[in-house]
Amino acid sequence: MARITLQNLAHSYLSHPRGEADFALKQMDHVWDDGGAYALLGSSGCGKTTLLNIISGLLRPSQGRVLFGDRDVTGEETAERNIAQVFQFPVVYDTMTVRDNLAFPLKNRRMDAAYVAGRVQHVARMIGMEDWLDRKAKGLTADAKQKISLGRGMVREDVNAILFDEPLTVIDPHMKWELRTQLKSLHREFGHTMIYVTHDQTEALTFADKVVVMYDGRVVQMGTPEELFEKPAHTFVGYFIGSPGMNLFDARIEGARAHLAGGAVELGRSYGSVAGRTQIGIRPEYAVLTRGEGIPVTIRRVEDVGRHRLVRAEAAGQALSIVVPEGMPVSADLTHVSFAQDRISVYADDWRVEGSAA
Ligand SMILES: Nc1ncnc2c1ncn2[C@@H]1O[C@H](COP(=O)(O)OP(=O)(O)OP(=O)(O)O)[C@@H](O)[C@H]1O
Repeated sequence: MARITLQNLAHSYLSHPRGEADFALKQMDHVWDDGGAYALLGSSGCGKTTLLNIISGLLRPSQGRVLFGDRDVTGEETAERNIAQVFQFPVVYDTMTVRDNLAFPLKNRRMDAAYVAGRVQHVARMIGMEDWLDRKAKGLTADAKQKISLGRGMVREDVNAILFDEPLTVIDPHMKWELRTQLKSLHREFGHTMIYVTHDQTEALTFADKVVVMYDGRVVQMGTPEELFEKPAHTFVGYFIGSPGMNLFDARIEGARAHLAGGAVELGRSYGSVAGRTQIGIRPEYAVLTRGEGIPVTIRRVEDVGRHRLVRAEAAGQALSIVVPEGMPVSADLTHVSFAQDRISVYADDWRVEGSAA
């Protein structure tokens, strides 16, 4: 296992990039802990695969270095990096049994037969395929084959890292939850450094200790699921994480007050004068319908989404969502919306600004 350092890293697919816009991966510096479970999360085209390919050695970065522990691996081929990879689609040998598929990476390294047998048994138990070990892989469902791929990715104890590239794409929706949970416990048990690429926030948040949110070739925030929810560092994180995402309002910030089209909102903290495009962000969970406190709101519709209801409304000339707890009636006298002061984020040109005690 290894700590992974990305030093002054950037990548352009063009041979003569002219400016930042030509870089699929903008310059970044990060250290990812040994034994950490990381998810690379972001929408299509934001650079997740590019970054993963640089870490795995499939792609040589146009700038900067990749270190595993203290070793500079930037110029090393994938095979030299001692990593395991699980891809979007299963890679299994159809003519081999499940047992031989799982044992393959260990036999390849001429591990002791007793060790191989024990390890295969252990991994088979973890992926729920103990009873399938003597079956040929041919004819198994895509789910089962992908489980074998996951198991094979995890069978070696001595890898520097395990890289997963959208590994649950082919898995049936009801199996996804089970496999995600299994992966999490495999991480807890084996302690490998794991990097998991996905565009699905549920996958990222359930799997990772640290979620690395990417947007337009940049890491915009690296944090625990809680940090991403409570303090989104960038408006994209606010919008992308959460269901629905954060409400954002254009606002003029003056000291500890935000002026919106519908009225003023007290922020509880002071921001001086903030330059650029300024916005405030509030999660639907922290907006409350009131009978006069806050800014005027027009309720458009109420959606029942199981444990709570979701009110779609309009305030300050913009659409907003409000989570209404179970049991609270949404009556016509709820004319205003107020925001929990300590949950409001202030953004300047999309980046979160920290206030000071007002
Ligand atoms: N081989 C390539 N040559 C040129 N441009 C590329 C190449 N691969 C990716 N890109 C571009 O680099 C950017 C980042 O792509 P990348 O595949 O890393 O994103 P991603 O987040 O993994 O997206 P997805 O989830 O769709 O796979 C995109 O603009 C893409 O068009």
